[in-house]
Amino acid sequence: MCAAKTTEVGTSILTNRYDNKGTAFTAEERQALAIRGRLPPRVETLDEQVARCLDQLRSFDKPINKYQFLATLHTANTTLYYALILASVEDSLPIIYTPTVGEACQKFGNIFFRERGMYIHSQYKGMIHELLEESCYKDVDVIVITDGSRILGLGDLGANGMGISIGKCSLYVVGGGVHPKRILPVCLDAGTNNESLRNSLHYLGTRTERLPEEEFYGILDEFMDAVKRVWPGAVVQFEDFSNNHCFDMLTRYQEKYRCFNDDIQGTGAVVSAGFLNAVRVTGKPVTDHKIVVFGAGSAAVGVALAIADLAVRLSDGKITKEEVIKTFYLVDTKGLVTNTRGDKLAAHKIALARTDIAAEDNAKFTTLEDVVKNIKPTALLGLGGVGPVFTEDIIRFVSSYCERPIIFPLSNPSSKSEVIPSDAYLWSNGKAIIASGSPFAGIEVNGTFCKPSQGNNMYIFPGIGMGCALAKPTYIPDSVIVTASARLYDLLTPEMLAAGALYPSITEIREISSHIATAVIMESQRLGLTTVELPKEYDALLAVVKESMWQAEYPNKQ
Ligand SMILES: O=C([O-])CC(=O)C(=O)O
Ligand SMILES: [Mg+2]
Repeated sequence: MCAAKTTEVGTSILTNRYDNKGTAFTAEERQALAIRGRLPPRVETLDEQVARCLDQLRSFDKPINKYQFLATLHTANTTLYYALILASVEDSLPIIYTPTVGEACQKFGNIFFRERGMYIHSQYKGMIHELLEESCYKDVDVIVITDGSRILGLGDLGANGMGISIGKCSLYVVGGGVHPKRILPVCLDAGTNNESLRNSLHYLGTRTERLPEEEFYGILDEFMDAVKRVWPGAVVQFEDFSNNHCFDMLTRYQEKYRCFNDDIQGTGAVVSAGFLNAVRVTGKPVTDHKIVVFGAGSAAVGVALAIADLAVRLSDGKITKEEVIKTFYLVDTKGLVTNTRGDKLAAHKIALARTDIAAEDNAKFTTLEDVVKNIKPTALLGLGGVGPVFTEDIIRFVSSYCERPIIFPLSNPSSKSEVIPSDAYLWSNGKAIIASGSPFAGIEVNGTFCKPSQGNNMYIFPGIGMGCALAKPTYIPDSVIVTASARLYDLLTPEMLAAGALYPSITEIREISSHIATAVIMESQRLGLTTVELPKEYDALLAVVKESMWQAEYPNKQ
């Protein structure tokens, strides 16, 4: 190769995030690539690079600066980024994911410096197929798409929502072992109704109001169709779409494409597994519980229906979905959701509306406090995204008549949590059984250390995506999601449950995801939906799944 050509190759490798090894290029590689003078003299192993970068990461005080450091690393040396995260899961997930990813989305324009995904917007109408074809992404397995209309509990963040697609895609690699080149974060920039964002100096999205329905679906239809043609093996994860679209989108696309909604189905699958394990701790069957669900959006309704589906599945048909649904008391901004309240309920709330409240009694249930006082629930699920509504009064009241109240403050990020778990442990005198959406510290109460589990959809979506990427089912029916949830439920051993956990440790995320993926594939095989031949027996399939997981290692030779 002539010298100029070699220098070109060397430069392109150094600037290619996927191929770059930085200081890990050996002397021979540096010579062959003509990059000898372009790196510091010391040659490091990947482990040494990880140790150095971990020290750098820890030198930042503010989580947002840690996020910026990791984002830089991601775009400079992707292998090192993932090796670092895998070596420090408990430290780094709260940075690249909830809660810090929420702040990163809010400040996206201020901290943006390099692209990490694709943007689709209305100017590209009619050209989306071309746009995907011309991208650097070749064999995509997993796409996470958001329109930023409801990012975590932070509301409409427009094109800043790209941060959440990036975070979820990173977890596909960390948790699901999907190859970093085969994930694709996408932002559907459909405008934003957040006026202050539209007017802010550094906002990088289109500065228009959200698209009317027809245009919104026009562009999304085109995107889904283009994905199927350009990357027929890909699974599409819908993330943080607002309530006015997310349910309809699922109806529109679920059977036509390989896709799922992480907030309705992923959160539902994870929370139902943890919740039904919490129910085991209470010693009472789920049908004896009274479950107040605060919030009535995608995650809230998804969770309630998923609990019902999983409870039916685990009971082998001994209980019915209707019996479980009767245990729910859904609370929205107007109070208890009932069919006698006198307003027109959004379609997704109807299945959960109480039918046993006389019209004149609705006045007794207009706030969360009223509902709790009058219903005396044994479980509180928080999915409202509005912050600390499970007050000291409420927690003390519930703990006064309930032996082991189940308290799940599930809204993200931490600032939107319905209660700080350590407070809930104190106010309940250590009786509460808690899982939160974001990670929180534990606390000692009466000599026992109480630590909340993290009931976050990251326990499920990497496994679902991974399983679908391998077996390529034509679509993802609900029963595949319930199977994934049942598998997560079973992964909690009696010892873990006795130690107070509702989920296995998140440090085991790869192991967990490999089991979820295996269960997803087996159910898809049972339904005759898979298009790739894979073993039919659990252990053999699990071995294939594990074998296919990408490891954060440099290739031997460049
Ligand atoms: O991203 C998370 O941590 C969980 C989630 O999907 C949400 O809160 O919308
Ligand atoms: Mg979400």
